[in-house]
Amino acid sequence: MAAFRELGLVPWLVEQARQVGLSRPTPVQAACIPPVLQGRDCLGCAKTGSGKTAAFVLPVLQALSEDPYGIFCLVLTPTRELAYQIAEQFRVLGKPLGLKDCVVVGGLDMVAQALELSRKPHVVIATPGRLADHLRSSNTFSLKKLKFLVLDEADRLLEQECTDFTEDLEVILEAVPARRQTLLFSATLTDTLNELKSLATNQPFFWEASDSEVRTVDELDQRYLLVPETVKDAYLVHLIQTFQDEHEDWSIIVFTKTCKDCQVLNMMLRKFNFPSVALHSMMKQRQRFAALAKFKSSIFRILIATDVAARGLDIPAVQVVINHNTPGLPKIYIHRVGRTARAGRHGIAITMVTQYDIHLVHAIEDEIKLKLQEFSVEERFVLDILTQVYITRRECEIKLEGMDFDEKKEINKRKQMILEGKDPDLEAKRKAELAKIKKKNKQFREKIQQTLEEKKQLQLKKKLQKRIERQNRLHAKEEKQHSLASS
Ligand SMILES: Nc1ncnc2c1ncn2[C@@H]1O[C@H](COP(=O)(O)OP(=O)(O)OP(=O)(O)O)[C@@H](O)[C@H]1O
Repeated sequence: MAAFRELGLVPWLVEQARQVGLSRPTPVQAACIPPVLQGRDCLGCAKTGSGKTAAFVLPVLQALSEDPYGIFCLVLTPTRELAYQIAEQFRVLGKPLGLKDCVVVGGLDMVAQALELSRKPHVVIATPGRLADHLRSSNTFSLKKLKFLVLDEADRLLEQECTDFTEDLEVILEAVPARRQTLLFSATLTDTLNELKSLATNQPFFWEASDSEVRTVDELDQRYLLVPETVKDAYLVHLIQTFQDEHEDWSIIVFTKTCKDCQVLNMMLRKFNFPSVALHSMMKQRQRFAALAKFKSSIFRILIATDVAARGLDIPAVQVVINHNTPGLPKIYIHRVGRTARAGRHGIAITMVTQYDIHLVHAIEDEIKLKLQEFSVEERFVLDILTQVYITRRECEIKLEGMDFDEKKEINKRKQMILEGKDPDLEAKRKAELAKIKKKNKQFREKIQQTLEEKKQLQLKKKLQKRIERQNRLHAKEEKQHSLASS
């Protein structure tokens, strides 16, 4: 493998990379840095933890050092935590340049961000929603001269999942110049490749690791644990207890399906005295950062998180990922389990699978081109704690209900609507009207059903009546014949 110097990077940058532990380029860096330095657009698809961030940070810094101005580069990323992580890489590698960066993410003061943007930072790292808000509401900064547009986790930015970035991306793409270098990276680019190619048209260079068919890293031990839905939590407690007992230095991420699950599980694990913190989108941004900081510094060794932590987060100490639910999409599975076994380290991922999720496991196995192995557990230990875990979870659920978690969710939904430019009251009215129409339709259907039923009953009654009359007539005839015969 070529050294960084041979890829065309200048000596000060090679030295800076070496100082932060990047001595030899990883394959994605070796493949992508030279064409980016030559001015070409780049689509880089490489496994989780393979060093994609430095594959764009290093050439951007080199280009910046040759012609420094602000705003030179815009990096878009789907989550706030990831934005800060990328900013940190720019900061450490760009230190000799006196790099000025600005992180623009939701949940934090917009005025302070606007002020920072107006000071022309060299690099802006943003989540699309908040940056688009700034572009819509202020003219104190311009992206018209930028040289680089980077989309990290590019496929996620184009997907229309629960957080749909398309409208915000449109606003941003209108604000950046057509003449630019576009760099797109992710571990899962393939199914959005055509859309991505329309963004990168400047002699685009596509690179995908070809070392093996398997989509996850070799150092990752991937297991499944077949469990009945109702006793998942007891298995979880048992797994965590086992790792705690058997390892000195351990960190675990547990992924959950919903924010509420995440919150309840964290409360429950705390009751069992496990050092855990939660991370989900219903927490205030400052709490989110604080939770992540505590986990990163190993003050808390367990992170219970929703998919907000599934992509990009780079925490080397994570040895175990537990999927408390089987991810519905193989792509989400790939990113979740990729939080461990990073940069050549070993890790294990255990996915809890109920009888209803087996098809999901098959879809995951088809996608990653690997069969998951069963993780065996001594069930008698789980049985011992079953009741206690069940009661503790129930207590936590009751406590959470008392904290109006669902109500807060409703308030957050309203806030989100306002941010999306929708009027929550109007939306509620629309919903109520829709419900009214649905109710009316239902009533109408029920009425028709009832009328049909009544008609049927009437016909039946008539039939019965006729039958009785016929029987009566027969009976009378018989009696008449009988009396005639006896007289
Ligand atoms: N050349 C290198 N030598 C040694 N370590 C490296 C090198 N490049 C990157 N790393 C380290 O590898 C880890 C993973 O890198 P990075 O976060 O960029 O991965 P990624 O490919 O973006 O992963 P994901 O798909 O999960 O976002 C980081 O801790 C980083 O410091």
